[in-house]
Amino acid sequence: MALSGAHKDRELRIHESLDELSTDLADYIAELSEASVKERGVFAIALSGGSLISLMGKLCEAPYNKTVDWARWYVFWADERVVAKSHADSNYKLARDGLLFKVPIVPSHVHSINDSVSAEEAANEYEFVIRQVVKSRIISVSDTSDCPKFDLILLGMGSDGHVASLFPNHSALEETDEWVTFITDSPKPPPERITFTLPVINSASNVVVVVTGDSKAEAVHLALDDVGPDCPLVPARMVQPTTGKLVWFFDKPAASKLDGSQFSK
Ligand SMILES: O=C1O[C@H](COP(=O)(O)O)[C@@H](O)[C@H](O)[C@H]1O
Repeated sequence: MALSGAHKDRELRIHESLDELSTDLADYIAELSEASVKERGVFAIALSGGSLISLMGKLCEAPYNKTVDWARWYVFWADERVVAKSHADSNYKLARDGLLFKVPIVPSHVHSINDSVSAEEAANEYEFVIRQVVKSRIISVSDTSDCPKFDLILLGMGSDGHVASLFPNHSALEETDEWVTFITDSPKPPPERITFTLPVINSASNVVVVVTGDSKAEAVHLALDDVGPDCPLVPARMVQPTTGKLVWFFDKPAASKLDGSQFSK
């Protein structure tokens, strides 16, 4: 790893290459899975879409494909595009083709949205599904709110600073009553999406944000550095787990505009 630093309840890991990042990410997810299975017997993980899935690809290779206890994984999505599961824009399809089909995850443990209803219905149904899984204790409950406490929520970040499908200046950022909400006006296509709300993201035991590429460097700076109140508030800055651990994984271009004073070699 090129640089790492812990600052303000978060850890930042900056990697020399995408290959190094992918290995570190696979190691970290495997460690969290092992710890959670040891403690609770299960691992409740929420995925995102985008570049994250290919960066998780090493989990499908040795040693992880054999050492991870895949049968104990319960898989959810932090956000999903309201399109058919066979559509190229589907986050489910991306994860299915890039990860879930390549490892022995139990199909009934994979909880994707209903793709044949409206965005609003899909969000309501998905929240209902999560509530049932919480009742069965496969997902824990937060100690500080009524929210589900996922063992791990994995997020990417767009160059506008969006995480999951929480976009800058969107009213969905203020949603505190629902666990899952919907939008029909996403600035990034496709327009109809469902997304975990901030209280759910911030109730997780672990949140990982994975960001690569220089097009995201400015948003990384706005999300993490001590910028003034006149700077735009990017959604990624609002990812602040209440008691859970937050780790950011970067390649060097994505971290190139970060204030370097918080790192050590
Ligand atoms: O639209 C989305 O974008 C973000 C970021 O994607 P990336 O390809 O720039 O990494 C992703 O995390 C989110 O799940 C997805 O729906």
